[in-house]
Amino acid sequence: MQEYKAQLEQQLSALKIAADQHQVDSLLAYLALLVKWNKAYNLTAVRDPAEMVTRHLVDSLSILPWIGEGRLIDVGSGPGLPGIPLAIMRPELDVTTLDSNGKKTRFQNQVKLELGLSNLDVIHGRVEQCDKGPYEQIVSRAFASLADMLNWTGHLCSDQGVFLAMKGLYPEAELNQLPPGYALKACHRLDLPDTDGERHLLILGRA
Ligand SMILES: C[S@@+](CC[C@H](N)C(=O)[O-])C[C@H]1O[C@@H](n2cnc3c(N)ncnc32)[C@H](O)[C@@H]1O
Repeated sequence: MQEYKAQLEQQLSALKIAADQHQVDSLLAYLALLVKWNKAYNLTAVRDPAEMVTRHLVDSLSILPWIGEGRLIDVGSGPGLPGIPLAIMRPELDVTTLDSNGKKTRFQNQVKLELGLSNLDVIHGRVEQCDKGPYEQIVSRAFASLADMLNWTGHLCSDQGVFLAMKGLYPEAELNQLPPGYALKACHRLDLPDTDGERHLLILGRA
């Protein structure tokens, strides 16, 4: 995957994200496993490795500036997005990824093993039934409506914890249907290199 190294470094640098050599190598090793396993297990509809760099690795890391210190869980993580790239870039942070699809969590466990990600915990199960936590940061990408996300994950969130939802277009209608007791704290437009279409990060918490 060395042929994608320059693209990855360029796009991270455009986002002002500093990655050391070990982190770049780990991101490329994750990309190689994703490409390999995707052929047999259909983990993502994105098949082209160059597109995976932009739409999966760099997109996942575009929220890095808003990731804090407390325990983090990525719900509906699929093949580990954004949780695995975040765990690679923040080795001191406890990162949990959770998905109900067994072949996706098996893939994630293989990545954990091959990359030696000791800060990553992979859970196979439905988020509504998860009794781990509390977590200070609950992250999701392409997972559910904001209302469903809050209803399904509220029990996992510490009192001062935040929900970070990665969305495409600004989800005005979803924001009008938040469950009682929750409020939007901040919204950031994510400016990704080499992509069209809008990306937003919504940060929600208890009102
Ligand atoms: C569209 S995929 C997104 C995967 C990944 N976050 C990404 O951005 O590529 C949604 C994922 O959520 C998982 N999922 C859906 N409902 C779930 C639930 N209630 N509990 C846990 N995982 C769930 C699915 O198995 C699927 O892998």
